[in-house]
Amino acid sequence: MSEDRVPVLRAAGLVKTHHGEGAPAHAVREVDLGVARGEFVAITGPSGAGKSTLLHLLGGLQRPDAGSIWLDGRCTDSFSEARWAVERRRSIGIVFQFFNLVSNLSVADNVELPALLAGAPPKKARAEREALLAELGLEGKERSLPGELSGGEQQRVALARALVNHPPLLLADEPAGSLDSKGTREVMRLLSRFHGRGQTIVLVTHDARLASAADRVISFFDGRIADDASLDGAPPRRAGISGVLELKD
Ligand SMILES: Nc1ncnc2c1ncn2[C@@H]1O[C@H](COP(=O)(O)OP(=O)(O)OP(=O)(O)O)[C@@H](O)[C@H]1O
Repeated sequence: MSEDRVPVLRAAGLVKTHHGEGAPAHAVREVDLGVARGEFVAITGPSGAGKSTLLHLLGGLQRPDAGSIWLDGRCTDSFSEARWAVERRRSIGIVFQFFNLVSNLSVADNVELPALLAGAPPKKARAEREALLAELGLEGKERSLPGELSGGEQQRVALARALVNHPPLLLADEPAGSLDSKGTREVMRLLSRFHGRGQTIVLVTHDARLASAADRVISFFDGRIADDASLDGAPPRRAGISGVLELKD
């Protein structure tokens, strides 16, 4: 199979049950999923449907009880925690609702850190950081601490950090969930821009309007895929970001 036809991400038979204080929560039940290179997939559904759990499984942040995940055709079944950490540095960028920036590191250091940890020479890490922060409109903020920035700015820093190693896959878990509608539009515009350049994106959101920025929308309900535009023969939907841009402040 040519490299372009190998899915960036494939999951088969994924199962995850959380055991907390109460009854077990069957968050992900027998989920199969393939994401092609360059796709922008939104996973949407009600609170508690299992969306975040699924994304955490796909990024190796949690382990499935059953099922397998392949990254670029490589089976991750035998990956150790350390190996997953390496993958998250090199092949998977992740952005979260609450940014998860290192609060006592400057913006510049937050963005450069994953590049340095992945073995990039400091000069290259710096050049990548400068290019990304410029692209994301954050020049002049390099020396700031995350706490000195607005929510929207912090999420742009988190996006720069996630993309600094040019990962083939970007996972985004409610990246606009703690932002106002201006910040939301900004994040979605940026995701659309990177997708336009070929970035593969899997976005989890409970907001159907945000999901409309993606070209494939998967509805998740009660731990299962209830609907997937690509499964019923519909051509990939390319709704653009019009739905997002219509959001009012
Ligand atoms: N660490 C955990 N321990 C126990 N139960 C959990 C844990 N994480 C999630 N759950 C439960 O698993 C189910 C799925 O949660 P999950 O966060 O994946 O859903 P979600 O669709 O992302 O919801 P939301 O949109 O509210 O973030 C819920 O019933 C939740 O309470």
